Amino acid sequence: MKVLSKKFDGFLEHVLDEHNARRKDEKNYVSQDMVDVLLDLASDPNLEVKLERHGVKAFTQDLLAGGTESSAVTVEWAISELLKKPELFGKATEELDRVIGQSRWVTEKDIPDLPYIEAIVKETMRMHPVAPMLVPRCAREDCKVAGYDIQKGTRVLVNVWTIGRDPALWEKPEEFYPDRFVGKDIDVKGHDYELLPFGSGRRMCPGYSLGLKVIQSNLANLLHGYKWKLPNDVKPEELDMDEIFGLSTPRKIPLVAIVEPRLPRHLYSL
Ligand code: HEM
Repeated sequence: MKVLSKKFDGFLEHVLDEHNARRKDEKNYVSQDMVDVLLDLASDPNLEVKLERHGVKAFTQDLLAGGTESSAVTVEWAISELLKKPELFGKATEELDRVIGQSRWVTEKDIPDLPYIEAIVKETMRMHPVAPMLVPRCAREDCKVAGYDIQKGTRVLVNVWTIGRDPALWEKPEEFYPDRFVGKDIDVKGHDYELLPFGSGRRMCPGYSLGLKVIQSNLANLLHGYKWKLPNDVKPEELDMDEIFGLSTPRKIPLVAIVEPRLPRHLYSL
């Protein structure tokens, strides 16, 4: 852990030095990214809560750690679930061909016109929340929840994994069935308590909007641009769906799949 922390710190020091050099050297400097914005704040003497260099590094590390693995893991689960139910690829590509056509890639602006892709993402987050028990809470006062007495100071975990598979809330909860969300208002923004992949309340994920866009547009492009299948000898029902619990909840065995392009060749060249 210490070795890793040192390595990461070396990288962050380099990122900050690089950004500071540009701030100093460029005549008409304008901030271009999040590190620039944080360094601008750190150099503001009037800030009520002073931001120091180590704070800028911590923020940057948080954004990298929180914003990369979570999205990648969700996309990998979505493709895994689809490979187990290959008939759903057809529904997704029908929508993509109708809305986007075959002559271009999907952009962020297209997402509101792709309700089936959105439904696949919600269904994936219902069954595979990245943080299955969110971040631990602490009861600030004695209270009663569902008839249980919770003492002030108790550490409380909200098990969103179990809520997402509760038969009292979901019909056939073990089935991956994106259509359950089509035409429904239920969202992942922390108001519908049966679906809380980003948590809820004041400590809800601050990156949820970015995270959602990254997942939706990456998944949409992976489905639009490629035909997916399992390697020859693996049947959909044999695909292992074990997960491992850690900082996030990825597949225990990384997914292996075969892809073939489904758009005109020139779209794949840089
Ligand atoms: C698929 C994408 C993501 C998922 C599923 C996800 C999920 C979560 C969850 C469940 C929490 C805990 C919320 C709670 O306990 O109520 C959290 C916290 C957090 N997330 Fe995300 N996240 C995602 C993307 C991102 C992105 C893109 C960023 C930043 C760029 C980010 C940064 C953070 C940070 C900094 C926290 C801690 C907030 C705090 O403790 O106050 N996350 N995230």
